[in-house]
Amino acid sequence: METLQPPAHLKSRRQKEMWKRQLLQNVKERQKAQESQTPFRIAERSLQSKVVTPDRPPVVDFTNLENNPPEVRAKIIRVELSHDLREICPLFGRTDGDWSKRRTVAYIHSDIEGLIFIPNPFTESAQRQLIYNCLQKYTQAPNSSSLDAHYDVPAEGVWNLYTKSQRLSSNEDDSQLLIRRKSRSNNGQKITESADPYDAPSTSGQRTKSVDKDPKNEDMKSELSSHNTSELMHPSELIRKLRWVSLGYQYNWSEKTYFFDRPIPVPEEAAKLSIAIAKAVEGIGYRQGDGFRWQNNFKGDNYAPEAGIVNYYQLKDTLMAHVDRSELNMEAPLISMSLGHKCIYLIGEQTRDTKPHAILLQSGDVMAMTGASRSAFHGVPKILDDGPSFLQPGTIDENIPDWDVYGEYVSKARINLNIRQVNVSSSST
Ligand SMILES: O=C(O)CCC(=O)C(=O)O
Ligand SMILES: [Fe+2]
Repeated sequence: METLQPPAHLKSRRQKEMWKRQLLQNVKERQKAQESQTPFRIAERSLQSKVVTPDRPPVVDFTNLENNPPEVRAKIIRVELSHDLREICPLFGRTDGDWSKRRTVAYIHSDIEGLIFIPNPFTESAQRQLIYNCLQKYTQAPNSSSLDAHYDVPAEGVWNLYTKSQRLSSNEDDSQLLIRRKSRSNNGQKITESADPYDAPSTSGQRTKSVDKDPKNEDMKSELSSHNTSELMHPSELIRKLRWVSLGYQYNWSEKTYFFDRPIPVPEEAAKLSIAIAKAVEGIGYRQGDGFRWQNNFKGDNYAPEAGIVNYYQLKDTLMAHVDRSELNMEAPLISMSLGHKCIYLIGEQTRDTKPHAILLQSGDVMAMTGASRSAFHGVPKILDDGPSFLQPGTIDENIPDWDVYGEYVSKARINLNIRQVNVSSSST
């Protein structure tokens, strides 16, 4: 293709550069305007809006089927897991009387190819344990987090500093717990070797940003652009700014790839949970007549959890439409677990050009993105201010004596833990 040349009347290099920059800017603006009109973007906006507009998709509720309007209910199909999750993995919690009622329940939706929904298979204490892991264990080195690009977070992680600070009485010295903000400027020059696109300069007061790099929105961006000096931050300020942690192979947000030269195992509990889920959803599909319209034929025994992301959402946070396509293996299911507050999750198809389906996710719910849904656009346009009482501070959990500090955090937040296989065959072979 012929590249456009600056018009002949532009003589100086500066003029030519400016012309090029303007051209690029126009292209970007046109792309953005087009994107803002896609059915996916329209659905996101309608779910975020306080007023209900006719383009708002109905929210599929797989937990309480009677909550669905008849036309939605008609599309929900009950399927059977091939294994009882609590039987094959004790990390879902102990098997009790209550469990026998719904041992192998899962659902699919006739219009969402490949997506398998398992309504909360966890006990209450298993959920608390997982939340504990996501906050206390997974926020430590060697896992990187969204804070690392901007703050010198010590190896023990922001959560541990935060809980230490909570334990101090008001007259005790907390200066050892403060976290240094990285210097943003170097003789007025912006630091360029950023680890992830959270470092992008602020362009507007918008909470969300373009999906092409890191689709997770960030407050830090606008806030950071107004500061140039390094300073000390209290962990209680930073804890609510934590947006993600990378597990296993660390993710390189700016290159949209993994750091393959740094193999770090996925934490054991997260790996075991995801393998059990991959096993349980094996063979599930959408039956039609004697055959299947689609079927998940991925062998759960071959599932190799190699990377994961923990997402931490405060009430106003959103996750813009994106496809997770950095994994070399797009056949293995992506396993996703929700904890804390409810959210509305959107899932479309291979482009943003079809109207997505909205799904209500509650604490403990599990999804396996298999087949076509593995490469579908999805996102989280809305966190609901509604979480379960068994996570509230004041709950007694004999395994987590300081649950109050976890309960306080998660009673205003949602956590998502998702696990992926990255390589085509297991890296351990
Ligand atoms: O929070 C969720 O449920 C989705 C997270 C997600 O899509 C991701 O981390 O890629
Ligand atoms: Fe995703």
